[in-house]
Amino acid sequence: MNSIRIAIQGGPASFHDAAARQLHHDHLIETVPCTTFRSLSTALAGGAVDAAVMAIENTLAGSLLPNYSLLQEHHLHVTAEAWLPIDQNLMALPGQKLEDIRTVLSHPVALAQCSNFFLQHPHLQAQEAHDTADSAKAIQEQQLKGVAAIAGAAAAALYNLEVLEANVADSTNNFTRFLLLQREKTEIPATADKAILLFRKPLHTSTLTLLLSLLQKHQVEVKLLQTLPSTDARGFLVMELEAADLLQLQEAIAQVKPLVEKMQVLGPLQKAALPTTANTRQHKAILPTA
Ligand SMILES: O=C(O)C(=O)C[C@]1(C(=O)O)C=C[C@@H](O)C=C1
Repeated sequence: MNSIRIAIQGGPASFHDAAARQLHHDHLIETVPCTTFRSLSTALAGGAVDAAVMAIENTLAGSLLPNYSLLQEHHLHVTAEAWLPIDQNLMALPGQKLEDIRTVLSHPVALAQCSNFFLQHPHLQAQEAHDTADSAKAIQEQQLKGVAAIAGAAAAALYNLEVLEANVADSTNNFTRFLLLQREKTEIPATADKAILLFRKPLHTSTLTLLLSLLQKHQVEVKLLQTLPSTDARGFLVMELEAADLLQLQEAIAQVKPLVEKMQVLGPLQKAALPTTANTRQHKAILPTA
């Protein structure tokens, strides 16, 4: 059986790697590392991979708004989503102590999840890197002393680093939502109950009020409404909608579509539930086979 090639942001043992394995648990997959969300999007749009997995929201760091713009720009389709527990650990070469460490490498979203840890340890200097796991890899490959990485336990195991401090995120309620992306539209699952809408900001706020009231009339919940980063003064809005079922969702979208310009509908897809239990355990990432 041929494996599915999935672009991820980061390398083996990154959280994207674990998310790709969770979203595609019934298939043989090969993850294709990318160093930025843009390169991940162009890899999928250009046909270099079969699918891609992209982080879109973290409970501690918030929405990754520029990623919605990448979906819009590259006309990508969202076919599934998953919430993953995120365990952040401080790791370094064996034998290193916390007081030996000066620099801490990690992905900016991971560093944002650990702001209290940096406040409590002012001698540590955070340094942004393109990935949590590749930060761990760099420490091992270059035998970096005085340098630690913040990454999942899977990265410590893969790169033989010692965890100096586990659970360094601001809360153990740390979860990231990942989207599964495809180049082409796929069949809508009968269980779909969620959609992501992107559309031009209406000229008049009354249009937005009308749109919201129509959604309420159809008992469709607005889970997110945000302005996307833009150089255009008017710009675009992103809206995430959830309904009881597909029919209710599609009827509501059909009603609001004529009210706005340039609407793109991502999905419909089945919403993933946010896990309710706190993330107190060590990360049980599915270790990459490569
Ligand atoms: O660096 C990684 O391991 C990633 O997969 C990136 C990423 C992100 O982009 O949000 C994924 C999940 C975590 O919330 C932190 C970082």
